[in-house]
Amino acid sequence: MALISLHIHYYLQYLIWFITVVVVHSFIRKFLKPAPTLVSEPPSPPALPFIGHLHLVSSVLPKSFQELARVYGPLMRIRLGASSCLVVSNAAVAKEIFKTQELNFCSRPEFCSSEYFIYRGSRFVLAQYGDYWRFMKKLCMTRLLAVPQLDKFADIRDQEKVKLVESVMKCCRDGKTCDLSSELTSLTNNTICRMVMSSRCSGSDNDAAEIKELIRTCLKLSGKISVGDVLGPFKVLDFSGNGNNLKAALLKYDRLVERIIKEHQDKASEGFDENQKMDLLDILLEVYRDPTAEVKISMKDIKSFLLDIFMAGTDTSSAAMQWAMGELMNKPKAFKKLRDEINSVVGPNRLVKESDIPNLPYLRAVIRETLRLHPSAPLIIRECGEDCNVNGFMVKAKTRVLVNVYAVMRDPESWANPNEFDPERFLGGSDEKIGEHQMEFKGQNFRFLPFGSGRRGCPGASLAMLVMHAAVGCLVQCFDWEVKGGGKVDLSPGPGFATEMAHPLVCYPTVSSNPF
Ligand code: HEM
Repeated sequence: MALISLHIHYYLQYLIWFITVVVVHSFIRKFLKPAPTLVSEPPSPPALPFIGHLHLVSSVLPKSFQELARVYGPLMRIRLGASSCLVVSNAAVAKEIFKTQELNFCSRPEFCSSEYFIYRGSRFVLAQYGDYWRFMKKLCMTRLLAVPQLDKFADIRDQEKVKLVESVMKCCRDGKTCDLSSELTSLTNNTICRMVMSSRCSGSDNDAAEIKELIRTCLKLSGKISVGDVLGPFKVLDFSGNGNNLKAALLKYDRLVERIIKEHQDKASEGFDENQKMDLLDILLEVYRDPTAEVKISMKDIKSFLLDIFMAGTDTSSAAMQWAMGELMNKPKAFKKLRDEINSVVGPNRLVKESDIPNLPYLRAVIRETLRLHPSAPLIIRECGEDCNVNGFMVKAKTRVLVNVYAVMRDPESWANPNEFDPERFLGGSDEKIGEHQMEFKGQNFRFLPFGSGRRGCPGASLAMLVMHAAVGCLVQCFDWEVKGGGKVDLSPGPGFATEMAHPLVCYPTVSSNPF
């Protein structure tokens, strides 16, 4: 009996020890193990092996991302084949990227197409945030694209605008259709060519036309090659041959620019007289020769910078003007309101001038509303510098971030009737007015971001705004427009990263007023 009670005693003692160990162990596990990571990665749609989310997106990427964001939120992870990124889709998260954590998101990632760029390492648009980028950006903002330099070339912009109106008048006289896509790309290309390298003054009238063709080719091919990012390591195989074609176009550009640089150097060696205007290339060459410059730029840097200005500046402004005209043609009330404003401010005897812009509030509202609905660069690309936390989620260094400004500027949380073309929302009496200060289009209001924001924001915004207001103003002032085949303009967006129109804007103009 005594033996049995001893066994029970040992058994109970063992049980107590066992329970104590289990309780202490679970206590230690609960309170002493490292705290679980409170931040997880941003949400993501279910992915398929290899292709990731490719099956969920259409060819119009900004629109597809906008639709996915309705389900997965304003910060989501997307993987297209081997290429992955985060997509930002509302103003609050855009503000975190562009302002609160600006310095951590000030670089851009390289693309597949970079491998074929003969100026790799010199590209300003894709440069990492560092000394070279800072130096060039300062040069842009204080000299190359600063207001005093833009003022010096007001006459060039005026002449190119007159050429545009004359060319459309010729279509009217000949009873021909007018391809506004082509007319407006010629306007932006000629304007930039003349401001950058005085192309018409160099003795060879074909330079601007040749550059226009080369830039078109480079834009088209680099867009196609960037799609190759989805192939991961297989992209080097260049199945389509686009990579080699891009290289060939760039080499052609290189030879052309080399000659123009030589002409500029010869001109500089004779010295500039007081009245002579320095174009952008003259200024770059002056910086190149300056032994005291903070950063020594090379000839490769100059050629690459000019290419970036052409690639970033021509099709963007031209596409936005086409959208403005397309929207106005489909909205006769808005068209008439703008025509009436121009007639009362400018009158019938001269064309709209850049100096009229401050007196044409409806014109300004039309351009802003166009950029809201149809941003020329709808997916702004940045790269994360160091691991961080965005909107409560973990973001790793080197992650690509696409700010989908197309979605931000059509977000129903920020805009009433977001898909409607309604310039009135930018006028004085509107509740939605977002400020008349110039900064409004330079991205200090995070629901209106057509030119990006902060240090990395578009340095060509002021130039683009001058060109677009004057040209659209003249096209409305002087012509009535009808769509080829009658009916309405097809406002479907085209495929890819940019939002160009799916179809070229070809229409029949008739002269309504001739101020010449
Ligand atoms: C309607 C016309 C235009 C639109 C909508 C537009 C839009 C943009 C956007 C969204 C960015 C990226 C900004 C960011 O990352 O925050 C950008 C960058 C840039 N744009 Fe524009 N742009 C236009 C016209 C121009 C023009 C006319 C030029 C030059 C003449 C230009 C030169 C550049 C350059 C060089 C960059 C790169 C800046 C950098 O990486 O620091 N753009 N643009």
